Amino acid sequence: MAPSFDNQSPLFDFVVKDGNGVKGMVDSGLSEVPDQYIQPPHERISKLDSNPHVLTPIDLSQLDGPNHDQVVEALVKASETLGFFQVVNHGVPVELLERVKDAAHQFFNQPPEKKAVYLKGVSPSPFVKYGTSFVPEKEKALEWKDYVSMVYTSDEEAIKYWPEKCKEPVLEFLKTSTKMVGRILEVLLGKLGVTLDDSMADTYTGARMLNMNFYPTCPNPELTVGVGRHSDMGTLTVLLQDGIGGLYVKVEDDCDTGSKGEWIEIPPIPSALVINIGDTLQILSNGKYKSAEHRVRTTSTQSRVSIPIFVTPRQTDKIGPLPQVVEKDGVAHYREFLFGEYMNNFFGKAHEGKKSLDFAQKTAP
Ligand SMILES: O=C(O)CCC(=O)C(=O)O
Ligand SMILES: [Fe+2]
Repeated sequence: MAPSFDNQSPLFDFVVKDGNGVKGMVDSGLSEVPDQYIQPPHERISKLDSNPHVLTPIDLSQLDGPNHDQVVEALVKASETLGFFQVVNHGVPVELLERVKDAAHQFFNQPPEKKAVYLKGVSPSPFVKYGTSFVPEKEKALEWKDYVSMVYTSDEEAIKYWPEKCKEPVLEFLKTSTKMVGRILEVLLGKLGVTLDDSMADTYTGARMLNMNFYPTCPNPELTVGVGRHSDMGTLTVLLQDGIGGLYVKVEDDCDTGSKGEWIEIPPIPSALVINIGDTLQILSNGKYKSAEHRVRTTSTQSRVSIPIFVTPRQTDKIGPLPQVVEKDGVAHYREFLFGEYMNNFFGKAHEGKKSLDFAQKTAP
Protein backbone atom coordinates (compact mmCIF):
# COMPACT_ATOMS: atom_id res chain seq x y z
CA MET A 1 0.00 0.00 0.00
CA ALA A 2 1.31 3.47 -0.80
CA PRO A 3 2.28 5.44 2.29
CA SER A 4 0.20 8.34 3.49
CA PHE A 5 1.88 11.63 2.70
CA ASP A 6 -0.54 14.05 4.30
CA ASN A 7 0.74 13.57 7.81
CA GLN A 8 4.27 14.80 8.53
CA SER A 9 5.38 11.97 10.70
CA PRO A 10 4.57 8.90 8.53
CA LEU A 11 6.26 10.62 5.62
CA PHE A 12 9.38 11.32 7.66
CA ASP A 13 9.46 7.73 8.88
CA PHE A 14 8.95 6.30 5.41
CA VAL A 15 11.53 8.48 3.66
CA VAL A 16 14.14 9.12 6.33
CA LYS A 17 13.96 6.53 9.10
CA ASP A 18 12.94 3.47 7.08
CA GLY A 19 15.37 4.34 4.29
CA ASN A 20 12.97 4.45 1.36
CA GLY A 21 14.40 7.82 0.43
CA VAL A 22 12.93 10.25 -2.07
CA LYS A 23 13.31 7.50 -4.65
CA GLY A 24 11.05 5.16 -2.67
CA MET A 25 8.45 7.91 -2.46
CA VAL A 26 8.61 8.60 -6.21
CA ASP A 27 8.52 4.89 -7.05
CA SER A 28 5.38 4.45 -4.96
CA GLY A 29 3.58 6.84 -7.33
CA LEU A 30 3.28 10.52 -6.65
CA SER A 31 1.53 13.22 -8.65
CA GLU A 32 2.63 16.19 -6.58
CA VAL A 33 5.37 16.90 -4.06
CA PRO A 34 4.48 16.62 -0.36
CA ASP A 35 4.40 19.90 1.58
CA GLN A 36 7.61 19.02 3.42
CA TYR A 37 9.52 19.45 0.15
CA ILE A 38 8.06 22.80 -0.90
CA GLN A 39 10.73 25.48 -0.66
CA PRO A 40 9.94 29.07 0.35
CA PRO A 41 9.65 31.19 -2.82
CA HIS A 42 13.10 32.80 -2.45
CA GLU A 43 14.82 29.39 -2.45
CA ARG A 44 13.07 28.03 -5.55
CA ILE A 45 15.07 27.70 -8.73
CA SER A 46 13.63 28.91 -11.97
CA LYS A 47 15.40 27.61 -15.01
CA LEU A 48 14.71 30.90 -16.74
CA ASP A 49 16.42 32.93 -14.01
CA SER A 50 19.85 31.80 -14.95
CA ASN A 51 21.90 32.45 -18.02
CA PRO A 52 23.64 29.54 -19.66
CA HIS A 53 27.34 30.35 -19.78
CA VAL A 54 30.10 28.74 -21.69
CA LEU A 55 32.97 28.24 -19.28
CA THR A 56 35.85 26.96 -21.33
CA PRO A 57 37.19 23.83 -19.65
CA ILE A 58 40.83 24.01 -18.58
CA ASP A 59 43.15 21.47 -20.22
CA LEU A 60 45.32 20.24 -17.35
CA SER A 61 47.70 18.34 -19.65
CA GLN A 62 48.90 21.74 -20.84
CA LEU A 63 50.40 22.45 -17.43
CA ASP A 64 53.35 20.42 -18.70
CA GLY A 65 53.75 22.26 -21.98
CA PRO A 66 54.45 25.67 -23.44
CA ASN A 67 51.06 26.99 -22.28
CA HIS A 68 51.89 26.38 -18.62
CA ASP A 69 51.55 30.04 -17.61
CA GLN A 70 48.17 30.53 -19.30
CA VAL A 71 46.80 27.40 -17.60
CA VAL A 72 48.04 28.63 -14.22
CA GLU A 73 46.38 31.99 -14.86
CA ALA A 74 43.10 30.32 -15.84
CA LEU A 75 43.07 28.18 -12.66
CA VAL A 76 43.94 31.15 -10.45
CA LYS A 77 41.44 33.50 -12.02
CA ALA A 78 38.57 31.01 -11.78
CA SER A 79 39.44 30.33 -8.13
CA GLU A 80 39.55 34.05 -7.29
CA THR A 81 36.24 34.85 -8.93
CA LEU A 82 33.69 32.10 -9.47
CA GLY A 83 35.27 29.40 -7.30
CA PHE A 84 34.25 26.84 -9.95
CA PHE A 85 35.91 25.54 -13.09
CA GLN A 86 35.92 22.43 -15.26
CA VAL A 87 38.97 20.42 -16.24
CA VAL A 88 39.71 18.02 -19.08
CA ASN A 89 42.73 15.77 -19.62
CA HIS A 90 42.75 15.42 -15.85
CA GLY A 91 44.33 11.97 -15.68
CA VAL A 92 41.18 10.09 -14.64
CA PRO A 93 40.29 7.62 -17.40
CA VAL A 94 37.07 8.68 -19.12
CA GLU A 95 35.89 5.06 -19.23
CA LEU A 96 36.17 4.98 -15.41
CA LEU A 97 33.90 8.02 -15.12
CA GLU A 98 31.19 6.05 -16.91
CA ARG A 99 31.67 3.10 -14.57
CA VAL A 100 31.35 5.34 -11.51
CA LYS A 101 28.07 6.84 -12.78
CA ASP A 102 26.77 3.34 -13.63
CA ALA A 103 27.66 2.15 -10.13
CA ALA A 104 25.65 5.05 -8.65
CA HIS A 105 22.59 4.06 -10.70
CA GLN A 106 23.04 0.42 -9.73
CA PHE A 107 23.22 1.29 -6.04
CA PHE A 108 20.11 3.46 -6.01
CA ASN A 109 18.12 1.12 -8.24
CA GLN A 110 18.28 -1.59 -5.60
CA PRO A 111 15.22 -2.26 -3.43
CA PRO A 112 15.06 0.05 -0.37
CA GLU A 113 15.92 -2.73 2.08
CA LYS A 114 19.28 -3.29 0.38
CA LYS A 115 20.17 0.39 0.81
CA ALA A 116 18.72 0.70 4.31
CA VAL A 117 21.47 -1.53 5.72
CA TYR A 118 23.74 1.53 5.40
CA LEU A 119 21.46 3.89 7.33
CA LYS A 120 23.08 5.75 10.21
CA GLY A 121 22.98 3.66 13.35
CA VAL A 122 22.84 0.30 11.57
CA SER A 123 25.56 0.64 8.93
CA PRO A 124 28.34 -1.91 9.43
CA SER A 125 30.85 0.94 9.35
CA PRO A 126 30.79 4.55 10.57
CA PHE A 127 32.45 5.39 7.26
CA VAL A 128 29.55 4.36 5.01
CA LYS A 129 26.24 6.15 5.27
CA TYR A 130 23.08 6.08 3.18
CA GLY A 131 20.63 8.90 3.71
CA THR A 132 18.40 11.52 2.21
CA SER A 133 18.31 15.34 2.06
CA PHE A 134 21.16 16.99 4.06
CA VAL A 135 20.24 17.20 7.75
CA PRO A 136 16.53 16.22 7.65
CA GLU A 137 16.06 16.79 11.39
CA LYS A 138 17.10 20.43 11.04
CA GLU A 139 15.60 21.42 7.70
CA LYS A 140 12.46 23.48 7.24
CA ALA A 141 12.07 22.10 3.72
CA LEU A 142 13.71 18.84 2.69
CA GLU A 143 16.03 18.44 -0.31
CA TRP A 144 14.92 16.19 -3.17
CA LYS A 145 17.96 13.93 -2.98
CA ASP A 146 19.19 10.57 -1.68
CA TYR A 147 22.86 9.82 -1.16
CA VAL A 148 25.40 7.29 -0.03
CA SER A 149 28.69 8.54 1.36
CA MET A 150 31.94 6.67 1.69
CA VAL A 151 34.81 8.01 3.77
CA TYR A 152 38.19 6.63 2.71
CA THR A 153 40.26 5.26 5.57
CA SER A 154 42.16 2.36 3.95
CA ASP A 155 41.80 -0.02 1.02
CA GLU A 156 41.09 -2.86 3.44
CA GLU A 157 38.18 -1.05 5.10
CA ALA A 158 36.82 0.06 1.74
CA ILE A 159 36.87 -3.46 0.37
CA LYS A 160 35.31 -4.86 3.52
CA TYR A 161 32.55 -2.30 4.11
CA TRP A 162 31.71 -0.22 1.05
CA PRO A 163 28.67 -1.31 -1.00
CA GLU A 164 29.56 -4.14 -3.34
CA LYS A 165 28.33 -2.30 -6.43
CA CYS A 166 30.45 0.78 -5.71
CA LYS A 167 33.72 -0.18 -4.08
CA GLU A 168 35.87 -1.03 -7.10
CA PRO A 169 35.15 1.98 -9.34
CA VAL A 170 35.00 4.39 -6.40
CA LEU A 171 38.39 3.32 -5.07
CA GLU A 172 39.86 3.71 -8.54
CA PHE A 173 38.26 7.14 -8.96
CA LEU A 174 39.72 8.29 -5.63
CA LYS A 175 43.17 7.00 -6.57
CA THR A 176 43.32 8.29 -10.12
CA SER A 177 42.16 11.76 -9.09
CA THR A 178 44.73 12.22 -6.32
CA LYS A 179 47.54 13.48 -8.53
CA MET A 180 45.28 16.04 -10.21
CA VAL A 181 44.13 17.39 -6.84
CA GLY A 182 47.73 17.79 -5.68
CA ARG A 183 48.67 19.53 -8.89
CA ILE A 184 45.80 22.04 -8.73
CA LEU A 185 46.56 22.83 -5.09
CA GLU A 186 50.24 23.21 -5.86
CA VAL A 187 49.41 25.76 -8.57
CA LEU A 188 46.94 27.70 -6.43
CA LEU A 189 49.17 27.86 -3.35
CA GLY A 190 52.20 28.58 -5.53
CA LYS A 191 50.49 31.73 -6.75
CA LEU A 192 50.18 32.79 -3.10
CA GLY A 193 53.92 32.33 -2.64
CA VAL A 194 53.52 29.06 -0.75
CA THR A 195 55.37 25.92 -1.85
CA LEU A 196 53.23 22.85 -1.32
CA ASP A 197 55.49 20.26 0.29
CA ASP A 198 54.44 16.67 1.06
CA SER A 199 53.53 17.42 4.64
CA MET A 200 51.27 20.33 3.66
CA ALA A 201 49.66 18.30 0.90
CA ASP A 202 49.00 15.59 3.45
CA THR A 203 47.44 18.09 5.85
CA TYR A 204 45.16 19.87 3.42
CA THR A 205 44.14 16.89 1.31
CA GLY A 206 44.58 14.12 3.90
CA ALA A 207 40.93 13.06 4.11
CA ARG A 208 38.52 12.16 1.36
CA MET A 209 34.82 11.51 1.35
CA LEU A 210 33.00 10.47 -1.81
CA ASN A 211 29.26 10.93 -2.11
CA MET A 212 26.96 9.40 -4.67
CA ASN A 213 23.99 11.74 -5.01
CA PHE A 214 20.77 10.57 -6.63
CA TYR A 215 18.11 13.09 -7.63
CA PRO A 216 14.89 11.27 -8.61
CA THR A 217 12.47 12.85 -11.07
CA CYS A 218 10.24 15.39 -9.38
CA PRO A 219 6.61 16.17 -10.29
CA ASN A 220 7.02 19.88 -9.34
CA PRO A 221 10.62 20.91 -10.02
CA GLU A 222 9.67 24.58 -9.75
CA LEU A 223 8.83 24.12 -6.03
CA THR A 224 11.76 22.00 -4.86
CA VAL A 225 15.56 21.93 -4.74
CA GLY A 226 17.89 18.97 -5.22
CA VAL A 227 20.44 20.65 -2.96
CA GLY A 228 19.91 24.03 -1.31
CA ARG A 229 22.39 26.93 -1.41
CA HIS A 230 25.67 26.00 0.25
CA SER A 231 29.42 26.00 -0.09
CA ASP A 232 31.49 22.85 0.47
CA MET A 233 33.52 22.72 3.67
CA GLY A 234 36.78 21.19 2.45
CA THR A 235 39.80 22.27 0.47
CA LEU A 236 38.63 21.28 -3.02
CA THR A 237 35.71 19.28 -4.37
CA VAL A 238 36.08 17.13 -7.49
CA LEU A 239 32.63 16.62 -8.95
CA LEU A 240 31.54 14.17 -11.59
CA GLN A 241 28.12 15.00 -12.99
CA ASP A 242 26.09 13.20 -15.63
CA GLY A 243 24.55 14.81 -18.71
CA ILE A 244 21.25 15.99 -17.18
CA GLY A 245 22.39 19.39 -15.87
CA GLY A 246 21.03 21.46 -12.99
CA LEU A 247 24.10 22.56 -11.03
CA TYR A 248 24.15 26.34 -10.47
CA VAL A 249 26.78 28.60 -8.97
CA LYS A 250 26.36 32.13 -7.68
CA VAL A 251 28.61 34.82 -9.07
CA GLU A 252 30.21 36.57 -6.10
CA ASP A 253 31.94 39.42 -7.88
CA ASP A 254 31.47 40.75 -11.37
CA CYS A 255 33.62 38.68 -13.69
CA ASP A 256 33.75 37.55 -17.33
CA THR A 257 31.18 34.86 -16.61
CA GLY A 258 28.45 37.03 -15.13
CA SER A 259 27.51 39.81 -12.79
CA LYS A 260 27.32 39.81 -9.01
CA GLY A 261 24.45 37.86 -7.54
CA GLU A 262 23.59 36.07 -10.78
CA TRP A 263 23.23 32.26 -10.83
CA ILE A 264 24.93 30.49 -13.69
CA GLU A 265 24.68 26.86 -14.70
CA ILE A 266 27.76 24.64 -14.83
CA PRO A 267 26.90 22.77 -18.02
CA PRO A 268 27.67 19.07 -18.26
CA ILE A 269 30.69 18.44 -20.48
CA PRO A 270 31.33 14.80 -21.33
CA SER A 271 34.71 13.63 -19.95
CA ALA A 272 35.22 16.79 -17.85
CA LEU A 273 35.37 17.04 -14.07
CA VAL A 274 34.05 20.03 -12.17
CA ILE A 275 36.33 21.47 -9.49
CA ASN A 276 35.13 23.84 -6.82
CA ILE A 277 36.90 25.70 -4.06
CA GLY A 278 35.75 24.82 -0.55
CA ASP A 279 35.61 26.91 2.63
CA THR A 280 38.95 25.50 3.84
CA LEU A 281 40.84 26.87 0.84
CA GLN A 282 39.11 30.22 1.21
CA ILE A 283 40.33 30.30 4.81
CA LEU A 284 43.87 29.06 4.02
CA SER A 285 44.21 31.71 1.31
CA ASN A 286 42.94 34.41 3.70
CA GLY A 287 39.99 35.04 1.40
CA LYS A 288 41.85 35.25 -1.93
CA TYR A 289 40.22 32.11 -3.32
CA LYS A 290 36.44 31.94 -3.09
CA SER A 291 34.46 28.96 -1.94
CA ALA A 292 31.53 28.95 -4.28
CA GLU A 293 27.89 29.11 -3.27
CA HIS A 294 26.04 26.53 -5.32
CA ARG A 295 22.74 24.64 -5.53
CA VAL A 296 21.02 21.97 -7.61
CA ARG A 297 17.72 22.06 -9.49
CA THR A 298 15.45 19.03 -9.86
CA THR A 299 13.84 17.91 -13.11
CA SER A 300 10.57 16.20 -13.96
CA THR A 301 11.84 14.07 -16.79
CA GLN A 302 15.02 12.26 -15.82
CA SER A 303 16.75 11.31 -12.60
CA ARG A 304 20.26 12.69 -12.19
CA VAL A 305 23.41 11.40 -10.47
CA SER A 306 26.42 13.38 -9.30
CA ILE A 307 29.50 12.10 -7.54
CA PRO A 308 31.54 14.62 -5.55
CA ILE A 309 34.84 13.80 -3.87
CA PHE A 310 35.27 16.15 -0.91
CA VAL A 311 38.98 16.63 -0.33
CA THR A 312 39.50 17.92 3.20
CA PRO A 313 41.97 18.09 6.08
CA ARG A 314 41.66 15.46 8.80
CA GLN A 315 39.46 16.29 11.77
CA THR A 316 42.50 16.65 14.04
CA ASP A 317 44.29 19.13 11.76
CA LYS A 318 44.49 22.78 12.65
CA ILE A 319 43.25 25.20 10.00
CA GLY A 320 43.73 28.92 9.61
CA PRO A 321 45.07 31.44 7.11
CA LEU A 322 48.55 30.43 5.92
CA PRO A 323 51.24 32.47 7.73
CA GLN A 324 52.99 33.47 4.48
CA VAL A 325 49.73 34.96 3.19
CA VAL A 326 48.91 36.73 6.44
CA GLU A 327 52.36 38.27 6.46
CA LYS A 328 51.81 39.66 2.99
CA ASP A 329 48.24 40.83 3.72
CA GLY A 330 49.15 42.31 7.07
CA VAL A 331 46.00 40.88 8.63
CA ALA A 332 44.38 37.48 9.18
CA HIS A 333 40.75 37.47 8.08
CA TYR A 334 39.96 34.16 9.80
CA ARG A 335 40.81 32.51 13.10
CA GLU A 336 42.44 29.12 13.73
CA PHE A 337 40.44 26.05 14.70
CA LEU A 338 40.45 22.27 14.31
CA PHE A 339 38.89 21.00 11.11
CA GLY A 340 36.75 18.58 13.16
CA GLU A 341 35.14 21.58 14.86
CA TYR A 342 34.35 23.08 11.48
CA MET A 343 32.81 19.80 10.34
CA ASN A 344 30.59 19.48 13.39
CA ASN A 345 29.32 22.98 12.84
CA PHE A 346 28.77 22.33 9.12
CA PHE A 347 26.77 19.13 9.62
CA GLY A 348 24.88 20.53 12.61
CA LYS A 349 22.81 22.97 10.56
CA ALA A 350 20.69 23.05 7.42
CA HIS A 351 22.28 24.47 4.28
CA GLU A 352 22.23 28.25 4.31
CA GLY A 353 24.49 29.67 1.64
CA LYS A 354 27.95 30.62 2.84
CA LYS A 355 26.90 31.01 6.47
CA SER A 356 29.13 28.02 7.28
CA LEU A 357 32.10 30.40 7.03
CA ASP A 358 30.83 32.48 9.95
CA PHE A 359 32.37 29.83 12.18
CA ALA A 360 35.82 30.89 10.99
CA GLN A 361 35.33 34.62 11.48
CA LYS A 362 37.79 36.26 13.86
CA THR A 363 35.09 37.07 16.34
CA ALA A 364 33.00 33.93 16.48
CA PRO A 365 29.26 34.62 16.22
O1 LIG B 1 24.87 17.47 -7.62
C1 LIG B 1 25.67 18.36 -7.82
O2 LIG B 1 25.96 18.73 -8.95
C2 LIG B 1 26.34 19.06 -6.66
C3 LIG B 1 26.18 18.37 -5.35
C4 LIG B 1 26.74 19.16 -4.23
O3 LIG B 1 26.87 20.35 -4.29
C5 LIG B 1 27.21 18.47 -3.01
O4 LIG B 1 26.97 17.25 -2.87
O5 LIG B 1 27.84 19.14 -2.16
FE1 LIG C 1 28.30 21.06 -2.85
